[in-house]
Amino acid sequence: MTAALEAEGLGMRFGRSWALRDCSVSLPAGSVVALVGPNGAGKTTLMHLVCGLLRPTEGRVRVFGEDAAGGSAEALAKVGFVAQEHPLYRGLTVPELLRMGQALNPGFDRTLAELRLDALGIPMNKRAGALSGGQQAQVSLALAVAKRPRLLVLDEPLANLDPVARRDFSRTLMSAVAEDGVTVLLSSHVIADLEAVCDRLVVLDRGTVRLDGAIDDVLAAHRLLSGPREAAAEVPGVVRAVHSERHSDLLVRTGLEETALHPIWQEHPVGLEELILAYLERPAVTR
Ligand SMILES: Nc1ncnc2c1ncn2[C@@H]1O[C@H](COP(=O)(O)OP(=O)(O)OP(=O)(O)O)[C@@H](O)[C@H]1O
Repeated sequence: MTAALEAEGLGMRFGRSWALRDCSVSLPAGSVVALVGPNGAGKTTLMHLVCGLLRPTEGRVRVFGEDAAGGSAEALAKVGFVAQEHPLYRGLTVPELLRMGQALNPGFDRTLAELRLDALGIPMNKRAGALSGGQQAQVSLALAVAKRPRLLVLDEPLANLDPVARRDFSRTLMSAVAEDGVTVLLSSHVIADLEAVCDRLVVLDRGTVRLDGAIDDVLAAHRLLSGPREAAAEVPGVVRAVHSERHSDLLVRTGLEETALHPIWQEHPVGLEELILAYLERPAVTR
């Protein structure tokens, strides 16, 4: 089956620095993918490459089989993008924005957008610049979804939204996923928000992919081990180690059969936030 998004050896260099290097990921159609990483990790760069806003320095990226480089019409038609800070033409009212969306995108479903925005109580007569941050985010999402894209790329759409607006935005997103079967690539720094809606994870750090997979599989493949420090060096697959004088807490990448080799270690399942932080932290920590 064609992947929704396929990057092969993808790299982007600005001047002498690589914002993204050797990035290879394949995202199945229908997945909702969390793109996570610290500031400057390369998330926006990857998203801009996917949307054709940047041309890669090396490698390639395809959206449902179409080369996204340089924003080919075929690839662009398949992608909906909500940029960071969800920019809108501030002087236009919501109906004017919808008319513009319809004029620019063949197949734009204006009725769908109107119904969604009406259900959310968005004031249609106001100019976009006079709407609250949460309302602007909803309008941006409605415009992107009404294009009926096969891949929706959302760059930190929940930033600066209050908890109710975040929940409403996530609900609108999930109904688009359920009704339209759209594939979503979503970045955020708030893991709890991502955990509620995503089934797949890509962790980027300093321009490289640290972790990529279905969230359930990734969690099942990791364990927290707690035990004596003198035995810590023998444990394979350690992602993060926290040592005190006699004791070590280890986060390990391992199968169940391997952890059974270490009966002296107490095993606990790992949560998503802890797992991601472990991959983003530098190696062993001593307290
Ligand atoms: N147009 C550009 N010119 C030069 N350097 C850039 C440009 N865009 C991004 N970079 C650099 O590329 C790196 C990755 O930036 P990017 O915006 O992709 O990170 P990010 O993961 O989205 O960060 P954040 O979480 O802060 O939004 C950073 O070092 C950034 O300074």
